[in-house]
Order: sequence, then structure tokens, then C-alpha cells
Amino acid sequence: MATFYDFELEPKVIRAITEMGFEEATPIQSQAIPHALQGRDLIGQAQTGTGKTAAFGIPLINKISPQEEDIVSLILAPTRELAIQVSEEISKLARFKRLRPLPIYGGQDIGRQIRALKKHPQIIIGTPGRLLDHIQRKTIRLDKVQTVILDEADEMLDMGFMDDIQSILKLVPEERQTMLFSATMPPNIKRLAEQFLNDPVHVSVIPKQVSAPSIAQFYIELHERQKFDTLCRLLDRESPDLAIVFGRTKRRVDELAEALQKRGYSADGLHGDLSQNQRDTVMRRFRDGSIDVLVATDVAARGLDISGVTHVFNFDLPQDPESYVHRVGRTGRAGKEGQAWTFVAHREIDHLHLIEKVTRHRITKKPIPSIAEAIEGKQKVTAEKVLEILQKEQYAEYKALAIQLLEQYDSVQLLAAAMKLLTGDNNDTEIVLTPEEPLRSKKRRDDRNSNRRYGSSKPGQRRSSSSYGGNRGGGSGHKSGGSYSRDRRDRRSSGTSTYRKTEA
Ligand SMILES: Nc1ncnc2c1ncn2[C@@H]1O[C@H](COP(=O)(O)OP(=O)(O)OP(=O)(O)O)[C@@H](O)[C@H]1O
Ligand SMILES: [Mg+2]
Repeated sequence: MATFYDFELEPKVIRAITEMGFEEATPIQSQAIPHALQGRDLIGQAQTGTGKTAAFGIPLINKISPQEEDIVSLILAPTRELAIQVSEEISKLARFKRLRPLPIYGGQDIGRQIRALKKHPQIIIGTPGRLLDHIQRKTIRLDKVQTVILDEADEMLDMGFMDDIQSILKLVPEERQTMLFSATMPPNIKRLAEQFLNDPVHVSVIPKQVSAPSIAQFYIELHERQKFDTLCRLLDRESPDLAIVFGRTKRRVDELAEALQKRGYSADGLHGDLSQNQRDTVMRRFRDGSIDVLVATDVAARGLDISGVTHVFNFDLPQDPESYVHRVGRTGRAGKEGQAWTFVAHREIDHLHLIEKVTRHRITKKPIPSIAEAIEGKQKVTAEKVLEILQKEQYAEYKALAIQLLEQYDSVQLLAAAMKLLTGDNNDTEIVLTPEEPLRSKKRRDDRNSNRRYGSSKPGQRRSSSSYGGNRGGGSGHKSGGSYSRDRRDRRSSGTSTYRKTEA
């Protein structure tokens, strides 16, 4: 396993990496950084949570001079939250070089962005729409750009950003370095690559399974009307540190977040119809732990790196296998463990099997947790809280009362009563959610030989293989076809190697 001293990096960059607590390079970093430093175009694919951001961020920071006054690099990301996050990681890497990265995304005051642009940032991290806006206003010029990175490249295609990306890249000099990154590379990404990349190196660190091995994956087969109580029981039994619950539509997310609040969970929703202010607030509160359940549409499926997310719940089955991979990839990051639970209506079982086939990962069937299990889980949390106070000896002012009560009552009964009070009564406020239709799977002609469905299908077939299910909520209706290529023989396995991050 490579350390960062193995690459020819400036001492200031190495120092920043060390301060971030990175000891060893992850597999995608060891393989991509040398090519990127040589200026090669690159297509990088590696599992979720394995450090793709630094894989392009490190070589990028290394080559930019702090004296530079122009925008020399451009990073495109599909969502605002991701643009903000990538910009933060780039800032950390650029700390000692004192470079000026700037996130540019929709929903933020454009006047403020224009003022920030006057301070000569060298790196712009943006979403395509707002970037085009600035280009039209001539507040951003791209004619000095030397490096372009498309993070979550396949998602940007899927969201129908192809035209925008084309318009943006037309303004960037042809003599440049371009890199694409994602955990999933459906075959139609080739179109993008052929058009925008020049003799790219393919770096693929996808071992046998597409999703990270550190994620335990389960599913529960149930009726739509059982979903909510099942979610509550799972939350009680599992007591996640932080959890993300994915719903299919914006309405679903709103209803679910409100319902969870009614039942006493500290939850809030995130989707594209909220104001940017609301989106920022929800993300900040989730990151700092003031809410512990984030309910979201697929807007939160890609790239978001929030430490402490131990559980992902697919309240509704995702539209396609790529979305599944990215959603569950919000947990089990940077070598940590995580769990993903997927709710499947009886009629959706075929979809689930398709996901298993494409991701080459068995998803284990589990029963609906019982009420008793849920209560037991809640009691365990209460006991842990009590023991924590005990260990930290934070009870001095209650000691006299305890002695007094113990003189009069039985200790077991007394403690049980206190635990009951702390755990709270079972809150079974009646909840009614607007039902969502189960995903319908269209019979495909190539269903007989489903092994061939992904990857090796001809362009004509791909359309049909992508049509299992309706449109993604609010999307343009354009769907990508297919998924992971199955016949990639040059996949180098990352094996069982792990990498650690020391607490910096
Ligand atoms: N070499 C390293 N050692 C330890 N931790 C690392 C290393 N490189 C990156 N990380 C950390 O791992 C986490 C995941 O990284 P990152 O968000 O770049 O993953 P990703 O591959 O882009 O995932 P996704 O496909 O979900 O976007 C981050 O918290 C990052 O700081
Ligand atoms: Mg990423």
C-alpha cells in the first residue's frame, strides 16, 4: 500500500494530507495519482467512500501555483451539497499552498458569488446550471482552464446535463487535462468520454462486488402500509448514530420526515424543492448531529460524505441499480462499517433481484422486527445513557435523593421505574402516508439471459434494459441505460486492504 511520500508531491501538499489524518493512499489514489500527475486524461472508478475526491484533488492542488490569478481548473458536480462538500475537501488539501477554491451553485445569492469571483479563485467547483449562468453574464471565463474534473460523471448524464456540459466544455481550451470519476460507469459514459477525453487511462478499482464490502445489506419484504412502523422498529432496535432514509418523491420525503417527528424522532427532510437556506440548515444540523435521521430523495444519494452515518434505509426501492449502489454507499465509508436496509413490496421482488445481479451482492432477507425487539433496543439505549453518566460520575447532585429513596423502596423496582421514565412511553401516534405505487418491472426481451443484460448489450438493446420503472421524480425523463460492464477483465482487486484515518 502506497504512502503519500511515494508520489512526487510538494511538501505543502503532503503536509495538508497528513493534517487530514490520511496515512496510506487508498487503492484508487495509489493508481490514479501517478497518471494524473503526468497530466494524462483519466476515467476513475472505485467503490463509494474510497477517496475519489482526494484522488483527483491531490494532483490538482499539486500543480496549481498560488501566484495564479485565473481560473485554471473546473470541477463539475451534480448537486449543490456535493459541490459544497468537494470544495471543502479541496480547501483542506490546498490549505498550506493558500490556493483559492470557490464553490458556485444554484440557490445561492449570485451577487455574493460575483464578489467572491473578483478575488481571483483558481479552482471553481460548480453545478452545471449556475456555472452557465455566470458564463453568460461573463462573470466566469474558462479560457485559462487547464484541468476539468467531472465528479459523478454518470449521474450528470442521467440528470440530462449532457448539453450543459457540452456548452461549458466548448469554452475550455482543448489543450487540457480531463478526468471523470464515479463508483458506477454505465456503458453510455463512453459517449461522454469519447467526446471530451483524449486517450484516457482507465483506472478501475472495482473488485468482485460493486458496493463496498463493509456494508451489510438486508431487505424486508412487506406491504406499503407496513413500511412506516417497520422503519420505526428498525430505528429503535438498531439505534443508529446517524441514519439516512431514502424516499422516492419529494412528497414522500416531506410526509415521512413529519411522521418521524410526530413519533419523537429527531428527523428532517432534504429535497430539491426546499430553498437553499433550508437545504443548508438541514445538512448542517445532520452533520453536527442535531438531527439524527435525514430523510431525502436521490439528491442525497451521490457523493455525500457524512461521518457517523451507520445506517441507510431505502424506504422505497430505488429506480435503478446505480442509485442503489450510491444510496447504500452513504454508509460504510473510509473503511468503517455500515448497514443498509431496503423495503421491498411483493411486486418489486424482481427489481431487487436485478439489483443483486448487477451489484453482484446477495442482499439478505430479514423479517419485520417485533415490537419486543424494538422496545429492547430502546431500553438498551437508555441503559447506555445511564452507564455513561455513571462512568463520567456526573450524578453528584442526585446522590442524596437516591439514598433517601433507597431507604424506602426496593432498588430493582426503583431503577426500573426510572428507566421507564427515561425510555419514554411507546409512542404509537397514528400515521397515514400517501401510498406510493410499487415499481413496475417491464418484461424485457433479454430477460431470458439476464447475465448479458448489463454491459455487453448493443446500443439498441440498452434502451429497453433501462426501462424498468418510471421516471425519477422531477427528472427530465432521460434515463441512462445499462450499468456496470461485466466483462471487464483488467479489474484489479483491492483485496482486503483497509486504510485508516487517524483522528486529526
Ligand atoms: N487515504 C485516505 N485515508 C483515510 N481516509 C481517507 C483517505 N482518502 C479519503 N479519505 C476519507 O474517506 C472518506 C470518503 O472519501 P470520498 O468522499 O472522496 O469518497 P468517494 O470515493 O468520492 O465516494 P462516493 O463514491 O460516495 O463519492 C472521506 O471522509 C475522506 O476524507
Ligand atoms: Mg465522491
